[in-house]
Amino acid sequence: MKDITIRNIRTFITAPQKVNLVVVKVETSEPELYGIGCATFTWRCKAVVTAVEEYLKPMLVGKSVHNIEDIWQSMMGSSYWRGGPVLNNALSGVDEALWDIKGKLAGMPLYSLFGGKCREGIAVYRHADGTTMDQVEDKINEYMEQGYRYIRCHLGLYGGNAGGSMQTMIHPENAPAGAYYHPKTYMQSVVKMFEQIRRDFGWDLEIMHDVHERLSPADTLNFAKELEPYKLFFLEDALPPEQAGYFKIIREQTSVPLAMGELFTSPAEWKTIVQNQWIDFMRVHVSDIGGLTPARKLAHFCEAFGVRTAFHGPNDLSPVGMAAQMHLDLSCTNFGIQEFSGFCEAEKAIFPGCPEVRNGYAYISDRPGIGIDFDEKEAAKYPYTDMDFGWLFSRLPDGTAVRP
Ligand SMILES: O=C(O)[C@@H](O)[C@H](O)[C@H](O)CO
Ligand SMILES: [Mg+2]
Repeated sequence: MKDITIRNIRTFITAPQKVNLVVVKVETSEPELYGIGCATFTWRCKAVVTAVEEYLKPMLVGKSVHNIEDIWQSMMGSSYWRGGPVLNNALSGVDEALWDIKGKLAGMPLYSLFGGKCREGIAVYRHADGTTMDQVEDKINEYMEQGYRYIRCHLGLYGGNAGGSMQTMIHPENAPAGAYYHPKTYMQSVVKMFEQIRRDFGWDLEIMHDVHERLSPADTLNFAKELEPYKLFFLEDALPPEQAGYFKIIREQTSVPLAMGELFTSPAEWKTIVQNQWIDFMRVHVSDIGGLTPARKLAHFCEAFGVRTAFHGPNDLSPVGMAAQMHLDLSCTNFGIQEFSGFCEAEKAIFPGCPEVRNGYAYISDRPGIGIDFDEKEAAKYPYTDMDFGWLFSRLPDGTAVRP
């Protein structure tokens, strides 16, 4: 096998939807051969760029592109204190680009290298939200008309209080600004929302809801029980990662299917809940755990315990990251569902070969590797943008900060 080495590693920030995306391009000793990967940690994107350019690039230039596992392990070990979303995203950018290169060298789309298709299309779910029930139901209708059958339903923002009972939110004097919510009002409003959705849309529609780590363990348990009659496809991120041990109690007391993990960054966080079968769906953000190399291992680990995948797919994930994980969606037998947030026209121009969705199923390009390209000139039209952190400052009525 001809040795091919890493000639250069470049990073890009582009914000076609006013959300900073980070893309890594690995160029090789073969003039036309390169790979691209997703390193998007939107809220700390400049730190990721520094990690790639100042730390990974100097240690990787000149290394063979062939040994992805060894490169991944070396990158992970090279900081001694390892992991976390900044460093994992830096690894992911390089890792996915190396898989892209491997696919191009093999002349195969990655799903084929990973063992081939388990299904022809990837079922996706969409997010329907609004501040009134009419708005939520209009969105559900719109998605259903487009052929979607899985819809995550939300009244108000995360922890939103819209439409709930009249729990007055009284703050102490001098309470700081923030995204205030009232857990009880929130829970009541969601239960009422699903009651109405089942009445108006029947029982064929698959529905889910994202708690977004906003409830205490005891509240979550009550909430899950109250949602049982509405037959959710899953309840998402019911607890923050730090409280994941409490899934044992939820699992033992309710029948609601549980999805967890968009904030996970390390096997230490998922090992116990998977091997004890406390959850049903694993929904990590693939670049936040370090890319395709660890995601393949995680998916196979989950398979052994009957846990299905539901990888994170928000708009703070680049199309290359979405396409990369869709190769796993196609080739893992324990695929469950894929979150999908749509692509805007600018994204499609920057990333030629974006996955396409028809009738609620996503299809990826059959070209070798990840099958998606990156147009640097188009990307440069949408430079780094300052983003609003406001929605992350969640507070309880008395002003206490809630860490999602
Ligand atoms: O599951 C989701 O899509 C959300 O939890 C988003 O990831 C979050 O709002 C940040 O993008
Ligand atoms: Mg979520």
